[in-house]
Amino acid sequence: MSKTNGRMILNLMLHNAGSHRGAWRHASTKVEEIHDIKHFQRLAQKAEAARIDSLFLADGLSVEVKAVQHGPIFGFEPLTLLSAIAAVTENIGLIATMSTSFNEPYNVARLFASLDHISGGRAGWNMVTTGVQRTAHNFGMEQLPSHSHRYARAQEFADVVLKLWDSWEEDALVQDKVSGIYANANKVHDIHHQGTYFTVRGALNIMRPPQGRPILVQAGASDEGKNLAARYAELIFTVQHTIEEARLFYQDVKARTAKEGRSPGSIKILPGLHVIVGATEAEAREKASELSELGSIERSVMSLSNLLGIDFSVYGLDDPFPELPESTQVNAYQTFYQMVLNIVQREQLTLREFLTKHWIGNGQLCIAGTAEQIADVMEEWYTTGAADGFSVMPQLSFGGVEDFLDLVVPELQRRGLFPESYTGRTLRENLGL
Ligand SMILES: Cc1cc2nc3c(=O)[nH]c(=O)nc-3n(C[C@H](O)[C@H](O)[C@H](O)COP(=O)(O)O)c2cc1C
Repeated sequence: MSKTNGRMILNLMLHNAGSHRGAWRHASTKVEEIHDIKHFQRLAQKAEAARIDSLFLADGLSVEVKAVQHGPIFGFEPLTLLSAIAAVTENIGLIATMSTSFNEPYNVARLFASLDHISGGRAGWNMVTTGVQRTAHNFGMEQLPSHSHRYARAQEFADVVLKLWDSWEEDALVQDKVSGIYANANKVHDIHHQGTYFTVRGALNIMRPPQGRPILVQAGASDEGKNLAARYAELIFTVQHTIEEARLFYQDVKARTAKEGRSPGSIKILPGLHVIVGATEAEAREKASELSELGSIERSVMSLSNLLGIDFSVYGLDDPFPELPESTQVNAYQTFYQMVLNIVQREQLTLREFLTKHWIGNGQLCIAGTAEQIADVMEEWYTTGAADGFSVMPQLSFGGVEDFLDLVVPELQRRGLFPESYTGRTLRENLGL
């Protein structure tokens, strides 16, 4: 192992039925249970038994009505769901996505401070800027604010949230029945923030979170996204299609982090990894091909259109992939846009070929194989400067999560890449941050 900073981080994405869009139709999926809190609690407990670092919930604040026929959408609000999971777990980290474009920092600081208290110091906030135009219509806006506006707001948003968490000093809570002093008013401070986007007087209305600051997570790899990460993030959920691209991204973000005056080790980079595990390679391939029969190509076109901000339904599925402009002109997800651009510049594909070959996991790394084969890829990415760990997305929740936990995690442990027990009390301690 060439890494000296210890061990890999494993962040498990929770999905209703699985990360594959056809997973809800698979024979193993108990579709009547995918919105049952017990389903999520069971997965969380299994993940904790396998010593996974954290659970992660993505989120969206709008729904495309014509997409609902093709499968489950985001369901429960992430902090609500993670609070219910916190009640039945003790060690595993709990990371929720919450948008900086459609919330207020005071609410967000309070929500994550609450989850941190409820879970005994296990909360993390994935601060996303949101790139879907439709979302603006749910918040009284005609247009999604521009990419640069959203990122400028996100910077100030994060700044205010941090100030609010810090507004209670560590020893502000006294709770002395004899003197009658509950909290020391000299140690709780109004923040008097006055900026471009926010004016916030307050101290926070809840005492300092157990972690001090819940873990900050970022997803979005445009120039502005990387700068936001370099300044604030401790984990990055990123989408990388090849090891070469992942290494470049890794070096770039670590260098930007150092430029911000932070240690490069203080930011951990976790590429998304979609997995299907089989006892044999043939079995894994068989499952992958079953799933690909169950996915809907119309749904894939919708997801590509949403993430790139371009309507692909007007193009023929068997025509060559349409010409794309430069990614910096895109107001949607520049990360996904750039990745698609890289793929279609490398390979001559029709839209249908692109969608079936590369869009299963929205262009993220996908592996169907045995535990050893999957661990080989993870080890290579981890030991050669492409990743500090992974955001793992089993393509099937029913059975598929267990396969990863029961087969791949022990293989990583055998190789000394992943620890066997939690050593810290909080997520921050367990991550070594
Ligand atoms: C891997 C990944 C996961 C993301 N997850 C979410 C999410 O769950 N919810 C959301 O609103 N935005 C999500 N985003 C969007 C980003 O926060 C950001 O708004 C978007 O990618 C545009 O920024 P970019 O141009 O830097 O990519 C995600 C982005 C990436 C790359």
